Amino acid sequence: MTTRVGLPSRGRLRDEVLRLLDHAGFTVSAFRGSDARATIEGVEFIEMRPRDAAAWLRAGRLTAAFISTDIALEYDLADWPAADLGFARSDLVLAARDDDPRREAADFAGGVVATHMPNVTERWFAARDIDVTVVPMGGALEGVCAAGMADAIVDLRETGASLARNRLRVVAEMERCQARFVRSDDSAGILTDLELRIGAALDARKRQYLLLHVPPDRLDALTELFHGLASPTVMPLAERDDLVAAHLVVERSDLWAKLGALRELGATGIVALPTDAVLP
Ligand SMILES: Nc1ncnc2c1ncn2[C@@H]1O[C@H](COP(=O)(O)OP(=O)(O)OP(=O)(O)O)[C@@H](O)[C@H]1O
Ligand SMILES: O=P(O)(O)OC[C@H]1O[C@H](OP(=O)(O)OP(=O)(O)O)[C@H](O)[C@@H]1O
Repeated sequence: MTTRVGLPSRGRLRDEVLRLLDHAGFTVSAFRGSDARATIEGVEFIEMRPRDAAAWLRAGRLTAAFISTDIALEYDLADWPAADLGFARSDLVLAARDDDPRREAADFAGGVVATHMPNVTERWFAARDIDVTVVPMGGALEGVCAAGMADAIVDLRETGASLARNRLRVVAEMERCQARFVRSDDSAGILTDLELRIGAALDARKRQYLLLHVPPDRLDALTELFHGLASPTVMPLAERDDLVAAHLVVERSDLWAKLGALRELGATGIVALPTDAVLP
């Protein structure tokens, strides 16, 4: 089978997935939107809704797809080989009207729950032995509780603004979600290059390349402060024996937290550069 990868044709995942592929050196200008196909470096990318990509992946007609945790769960792909991509983070929640006296999921036994994720919802309630009627929906969920049709909804929450606007309150947090690259079990080795490049690009986002000058007797203190990829590269400075140059790769978040400590150990000439690819 041709190596085919589902790419979001629109929606929340598309822009970030294209940014990631661009970062990983793929020519994203070839992507056109819905139903378009482009073969880049031996991989055929097909642009489609993430849900459709999940369905085709399940049917064995895609090798891999850029989807999300919630969609993977809905299409029973949660156990397939996958990489979390660290963006489009949200929570799948059970929510009800904010004036509803029912506080826990079990209080909704016998009720009606509307959702875009019927399989996940059925499984979640069944695992807790709570009997509810799940109504699958395609359109907006928020109004169905106010209209008195549903007792609760299962939807994604990012900022919580949609829930608040619709006077809904979270009853239970069901799943943490984010964008995810999922591939079929039998595709090991086929997508090595794509996976390697995505991994290196994701890793690079978390790290910085740090250059600084430090007294040679403070090098131990420096390596204690940062546990980089390996020990720092140390180079002499022309006509100076009181300082050496040290180069190391550090966690981006770590760098900002430790700038003060760097100064304290006598580091000067500190320069932090973004990394483009990191392969430990
Ligand atoms: N508000 C949000 N914040 C962060 N991530 C979100 C948010 N809404 C959705 N997502 C994530 O993005 C994924 C894709 O959402 P999107 O609405 O683009 O596709 P969809 O649900 O399949 O919609 P459609 O049915 O319109 O194609 C979701 O599965 C979810 O993981
Ligand atoms: O907690 P918030 O930051 O408000 O985000 C949550 C909302 O985002 C998603 O909808 P989206 O905005 O993609 O559009 P939709 O309502 O048309 O599905 C999701 O279905 C929620 O409604």
